[in-house]
Amino acid sequence: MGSGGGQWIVEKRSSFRSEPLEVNVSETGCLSIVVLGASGDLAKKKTFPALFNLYRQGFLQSNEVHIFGYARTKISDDDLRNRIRSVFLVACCSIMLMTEWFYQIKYVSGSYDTEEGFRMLDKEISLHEEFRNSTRLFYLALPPSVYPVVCKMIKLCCMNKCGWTRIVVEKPFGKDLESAEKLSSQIGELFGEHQIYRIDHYLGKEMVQNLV
Ligand SMILES: NC(=O)C1=CN([C@@H]2O[C@H](COP(=O)(O)OP(=O)(O)OC[C@H]3O[C@@H](n4cnc5c(N)ncnc54)[C@H](OP(=O)(O)O)[C@@H]3O)[C@@H](O)[C@H]2O)C=CC1
Ligand SMILES: O=C1O[C@H](COP(=O)(O)O)[C@@H](O)[C@H](O)[C@H]1O
Repeated sequence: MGSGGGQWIVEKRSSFRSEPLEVNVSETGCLSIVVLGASGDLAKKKTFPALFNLYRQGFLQSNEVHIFGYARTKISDDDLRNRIRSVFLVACCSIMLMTEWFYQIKYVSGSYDTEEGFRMLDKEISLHEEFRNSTRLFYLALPPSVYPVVCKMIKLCCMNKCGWTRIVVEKPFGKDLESAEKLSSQIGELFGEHQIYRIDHYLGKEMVQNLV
């Protein structure tokens, strides 16, 4: 989007693949949310607490949603839960609700650039999926330098066989226009635009705080 003579012009980037939107996309059934880079700061301080808040408000039912963490650090499910527990305790959540939710989180350790870990992840996700009506959301809480290889591994090893697959990336989306365009085209070779969500949780923060 660019401005010209005071008017907004909407342009389609050359790197955006034009693909028909999925038809008959099921929004019911089982959703697997995978947080890649689960050992890191963004996952601990923002992503997991945001998912918990959705759970607390009834948007993520425990029988329909499964949450997975993935990163290279070799830790157990409980280690991951303990890492993020401190943030939750500060936020004064109900201990019972928190404990219940923590048990929904599973952790898989593996590298970002080889198939082995992603095959294990796929197997772990499949164990919790119903055969029909399952959907998969991959949230990349990772530096942008690894987005392309991670997207490649997801495409190779972790695509959903019977429902949609979506990719969420946080800012920074590259470091300038050129690197952002390059990232877009690398990810765009693997996924359609309708499968990619770019998030900047910080962009509107001050404005929203002023409103509430
Ligand atoms: N922290 C925040 O509040 C926010 C962060 N961001 C952005 O999100 C991204 C992640 O941030 P954050 O979680 O703070 O960063 P971290 O450094 O904590 O990275 C997250 C995880 O990614 C893996 N990792 C780190 N560096 C590399 C690397 N060079 N190559 C491969 N894997 C790596 C590590 O996991 P392991 O080694 O276990 O695989 C790490 O635990 C960054 O781009 C950051 O700028 C955006 C908004 C807010
Ligand atoms: O995106 C960002 O988020 C972190 C965390 O922000 P918070 O105010 O919501 O805790 C911030 O430290 C960083 O500067 C910003 O780029």
